[in-house]
Amino acid sequence: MTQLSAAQTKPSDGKTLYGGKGTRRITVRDIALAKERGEKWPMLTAYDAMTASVFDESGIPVLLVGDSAGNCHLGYETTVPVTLDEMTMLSAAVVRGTSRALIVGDLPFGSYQEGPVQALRSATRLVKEAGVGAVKLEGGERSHEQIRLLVESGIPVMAHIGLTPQSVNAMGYRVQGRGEEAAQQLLRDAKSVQDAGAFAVVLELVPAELAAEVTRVLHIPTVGIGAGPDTDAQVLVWTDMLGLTSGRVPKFVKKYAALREVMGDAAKSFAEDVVGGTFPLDEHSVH
Ligand SMILES: Nc1nc(=O)c2c([nH]1)NC[C@@H]1CN(c3ccc(C(=O)N[C@@H](CCC(=O)O)C(=O)O)cc3)CN21
Ligand SMILES: CC(C)C(=O)C(=O)O
Ligand SMILES: [Mg+2]
Repeated sequence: MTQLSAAQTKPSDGKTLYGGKGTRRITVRDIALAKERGEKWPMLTAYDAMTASVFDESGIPVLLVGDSAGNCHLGYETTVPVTLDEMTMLSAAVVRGTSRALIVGDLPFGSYQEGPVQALRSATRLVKEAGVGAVKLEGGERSHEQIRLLVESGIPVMAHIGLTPQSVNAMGYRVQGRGEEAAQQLLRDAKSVQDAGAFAVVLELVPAELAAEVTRVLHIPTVGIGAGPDTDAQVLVWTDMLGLTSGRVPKFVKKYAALREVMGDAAKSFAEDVVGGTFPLDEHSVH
């Protein structure tokens, strides 16, 4: 289908993914229609109910309970140690904190690599115990059968190709799809997940020109992270984009706030008030 600009096709009833007035839960069907309209959309990660409620009230249509919770929420070095129990608990909290966003639960390392049956058992926990509307898993051709069984079983799947952080011990954190051979492999991976029935695909750390080509070739939406401006959607890790992550953040991150400084300054003000005896005042006391 030819891509039309959002301005040309934006429905007058405001049913756009971002800025839409609807309050019902967004579905994968809504996501598919956005690509037909040529509408770009934002996705953020969330790991807890409170943060998720802020993003939901801000109109972010899709929230990913990413296994980046490993390094951004749970204090691990990487996403590799994250368990399905942990993802289930965090996903349930994000579902409870939201009413409009589609919640996508990331399947952690080791919960789907054994094969389609293991993937279905794991995804079913996220759907039944946490209430997610979709799951995400890493891998293109190598995850084709897993995606196919989940989709056949009624669980929408977001795929994730390019840099797949659960494979950090094998591939490191390097740009993927550079050079003709790697670009052809990425295109095969993209088509493979689409053929398996994925409703969207994350493209992580791939050259912008290649991400644009994948976006043109596929009929399902692409969600870029470090993949240039031409993907259908963009995702960032929330602690990175709000300036809360400690230490290094990837260079594709844009920092929209400085929460680390805001929170640190507030903690110091509280401490100084307590030490100096200026908190609590009478107005904060009961008599
Ligand atoms: N805080 C955080 N942000 C993320 O975006 C993120 C996570 N954690 N954890 C899970 C994965 C891992 N991701 C990563 C991790 C490292 C790089 C990285 O080091 N990138 C280099 C570029 C490498 C290259 O040029 O080849 C960089 O400097 O950005 C990128 C994405 C993305 N995801
Ligand atoms: C970076 C996104 C796509 C992710 O998989 C995560 O946050 O775990
Ligand atoms: Mg992830």
